[in-house]
Amino acid sequence: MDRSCQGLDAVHTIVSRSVERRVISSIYEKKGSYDRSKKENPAHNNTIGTVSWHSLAQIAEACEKNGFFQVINHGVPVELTDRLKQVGRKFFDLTKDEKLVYAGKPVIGSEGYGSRMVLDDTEPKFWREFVELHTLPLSERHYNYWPQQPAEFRETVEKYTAALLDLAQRLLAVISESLGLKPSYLKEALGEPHQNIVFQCYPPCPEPGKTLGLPAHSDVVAITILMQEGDGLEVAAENDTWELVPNHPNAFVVNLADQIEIITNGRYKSANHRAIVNSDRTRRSYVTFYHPAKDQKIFPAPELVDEKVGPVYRELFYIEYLQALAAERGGKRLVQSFAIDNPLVS
Ligand SMILES: O=C(O)CCC(=O)C(=O)O
Ligand SMILES: [Fe+2]
Repeated sequence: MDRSCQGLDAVHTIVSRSVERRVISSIYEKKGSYDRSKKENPAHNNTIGTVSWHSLAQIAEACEKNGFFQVINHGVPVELTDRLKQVGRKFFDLTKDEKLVYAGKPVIGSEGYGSRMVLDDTEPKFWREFVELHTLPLSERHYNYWPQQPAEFRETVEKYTAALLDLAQRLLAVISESLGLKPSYLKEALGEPHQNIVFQCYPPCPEPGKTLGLPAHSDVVAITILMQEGDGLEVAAENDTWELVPNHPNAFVVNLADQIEIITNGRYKSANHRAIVNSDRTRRSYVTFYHPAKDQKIFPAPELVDEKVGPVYRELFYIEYLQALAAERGGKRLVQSFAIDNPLVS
């Protein structure tokens, strides 16, 4: 494979659905992993459009390495992504009092506006303002937290998150295929989609070395799609180092989260990542999370459980995971609390 297309530098080209439809490949019938030696095969059709074998191999490789990759030609119109950035910017530009009208409660799963700026020795470190909104299921849209300024905020967020739901499901289909599973596998395994969006705003910081925009974490959800304005997202790399995720205009950063790590029995990763800050400019990011339903049972796909090694994670209801998140983490990755004590896995 072309080395320049690996890891975080890769902008994997997933062409839009307008591309001419081609014959559906028989890959779905085949169990086991996606056969990388077939990367010269003709492109085939699936729900994200036409994805070449080569792109599927790239996606599999990125997902096995750290679960981060970027997509371009994703089919979400640039007018819509620009409008979302614009309403986000206009909201954060309001006065503190105007923003505090939408303030949420400081608990996990809360919604609304919040801000935390830590420059002293307090942990965890934060240097950010944010607005968090639940968008799916519809019954969890609490419009009292949705900014009414700017006036076009609500309509824009509704359109954007609908487009991102569609993109997330197309990505889930491609990721399923990259595992040799039927395209609907991950979507079905996650059940009724739950979605939220977080507008993150990291103002310039006088002492950027002393804090972080957002401390290191892996996302607890299934899949996260992030649009960033400016560099600042870093992903954990080897030897306790951090690798900057390059900011590509019009690309989405996709990162696999803990529930996909469990369903793939640890084959695809949910990597730790964090946001750093800088002293001279405001950075914003727009993060859309796709969760399973709270009562959804999550378990390793039988097709991906090695007969000899067995399952790496135990079965759980997503609500248990959220409850564990609310409790003490004890320094290890949360997903490890759901690992099976399996002597065959290092
Ligand atoms: O702002 C960023 O680049 C990171 C955001 C993030 O990781 C999150 O919201 O979970
Ligand atoms: Fe995150």
